[in-house]
Amino acid sequence: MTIVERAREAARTARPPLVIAAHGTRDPEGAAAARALADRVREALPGIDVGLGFVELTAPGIADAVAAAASSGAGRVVVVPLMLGSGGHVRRDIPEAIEVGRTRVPGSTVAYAPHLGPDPLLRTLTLDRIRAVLGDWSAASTTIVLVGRGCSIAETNAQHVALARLVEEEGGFDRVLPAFIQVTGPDLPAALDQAALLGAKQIVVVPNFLFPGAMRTWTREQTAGWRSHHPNGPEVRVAEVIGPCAELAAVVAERYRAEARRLDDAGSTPVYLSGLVLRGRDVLIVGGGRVAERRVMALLDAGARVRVVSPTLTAVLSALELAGRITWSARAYRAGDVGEAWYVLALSDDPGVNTRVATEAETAHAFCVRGDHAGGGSAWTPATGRSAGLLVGVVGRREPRRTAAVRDALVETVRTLPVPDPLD
Ligand SMILES: C[C@@]1(CC(=O)O)c2cc3[nH]c(cc4nc(cc5[nH]c(cc(n2)[C@H]1CCC(=O)O)[C@@](C)(CC(=O)O)[C@@H]5CCC(=O)O)C(CC(=O)O)=C4CCC(=O)O)c(CCC(=O)O)c3CC(=O)O
Ligand SMILES: NC(=O)C1=CN([C@@H]2O[C@H](COP(=O)(O)OP(=O)(O)OC[C@H]3O[C@@H](n4cnc5c(N)ncnc54)[C@H](O)[C@@H]3O)[C@@H](O)[C@H]2O)C=CC1
Repeated sequence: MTIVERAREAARTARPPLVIAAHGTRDPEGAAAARALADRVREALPGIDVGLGFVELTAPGIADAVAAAASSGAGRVVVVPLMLGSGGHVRRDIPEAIEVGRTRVPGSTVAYAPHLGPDPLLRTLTLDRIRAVLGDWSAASTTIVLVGRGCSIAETNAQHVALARLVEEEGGFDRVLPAFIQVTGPDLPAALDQAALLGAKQIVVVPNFLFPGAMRTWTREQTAGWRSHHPNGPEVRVAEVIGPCAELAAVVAERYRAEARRLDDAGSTPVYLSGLVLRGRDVLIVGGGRVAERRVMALLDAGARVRVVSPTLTAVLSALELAGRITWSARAYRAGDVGEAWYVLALSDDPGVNTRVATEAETAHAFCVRGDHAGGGSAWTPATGRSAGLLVGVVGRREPRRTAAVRDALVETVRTLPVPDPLD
């Protein structure tokens, strides 16, 4: 390999650059917060080129940021939207801008991560932000008004209402009322009215926004306005926005890693779909948990002799063991367990154990599925189903839920095709 070829190869296999797609704001404090967050993400992802692009109001735009990253990163880019909800920016504006940037660098691939909102770590942060202003108030005697942006997409507003419910149950508050700054209701004054009517004495208004900007300003102004009209009403405190904290950076870094793995696999792990004849052959499963339970029946249906090595078994696996359909070694995996197995599933919840199992299987030339890290194994489990006497299998791109959904659709389609099963 020449030096140039080697450099090209290194660029191709290097981790792709990240572009953080933020909203943009006229508030200089908000723009500075987005930059501070990007710095924290750089700390969390050493060696990764981290760029920042904005939907509006702040430069550079997302298309420019994506094009720049694609030219420096050998045509592979991960975009993580710095957005809590899945409104119009996440569904439309950012994908359109990505496409504009991507087509400027022919042949490039962009992986686009989901929005941040559902991550449980962000809910923990919300509880922390509330606790920071509670002071001597107890959670049980405090009403929270959780303020979101409001959107023309009902599903996005419903996610905010669901978040309010989760914060209520997880934080043990008297109640959590959702409110919206724009587009939909209840607006913030209406939610404060509602809290007062329900007898609230202490209210914390929580702006559920990432950074300082118009949304935070409006939340503060509307709260102050409401209080001046209700001088004898409940006491009201306003919590801070999320800000460029390490936890938010960790969520962005996690989203990046998931998409980067997907890009790796989609590009470099083509698989061959085979129908293994396992009748009477030894198959080893290491780990007796949920995933092992989901996979064991298909192996037994194929007539495999299934051996499970695991300190624990789920109830279903235990019943199969009692019925003599599988054999069980009730202990941790040990070197040598692969033995004569033709096919191995490394499904423990310990990545170190799964690595050792996969390495032993590799040496023994037995194909091995790794449940925790597809790239570390030598086989993938297809999503399968039976239809019209046929076995239908789908292997995807490490998007198991999508793969399973496609399988469901195929099973249904095959069932209704005009090629009847002659045995029916
Ligand atoms: C690559 C592959 C290799 C292999 O394991 O064989 C793989 C890998 C991984 N899966 C992960 C997570 C989940 N996988 C499922 C479900 C299924 N996974 C299946 C197959 C495959 N999964 C292989 C081909 C995939 C493809 O073709 O796209 C299905 C289709 C078939 C089956 O299991 O029978 C089955 C559908 C079941 C059905 O019929 O409905 C669920 C849902 C659940 O468990 O309820 C989750 C929880 C998260 C979520 O919901 O997204 C993780 C992260 C683990 C972690 O976080 O540590 C990895 C590791 C990685 O990607 O590196
Ligand atoms: N590929 C896939 O479809 C999915 C993969 N996963 C991954 O697979 C792993 C297993 O997931 P679950 O089955 O849900 O976990 P689980 O917690 O239900 O089961 C883990 C099993 O591993 C066993 N185990 C632990 N240490 C062991 C050792 N040293 N030797 C042998 N067995 C050992 C445990 O006793 C338990 O039976 C998870 O860590 C996750 O990374 C999770 C969901 C889906």
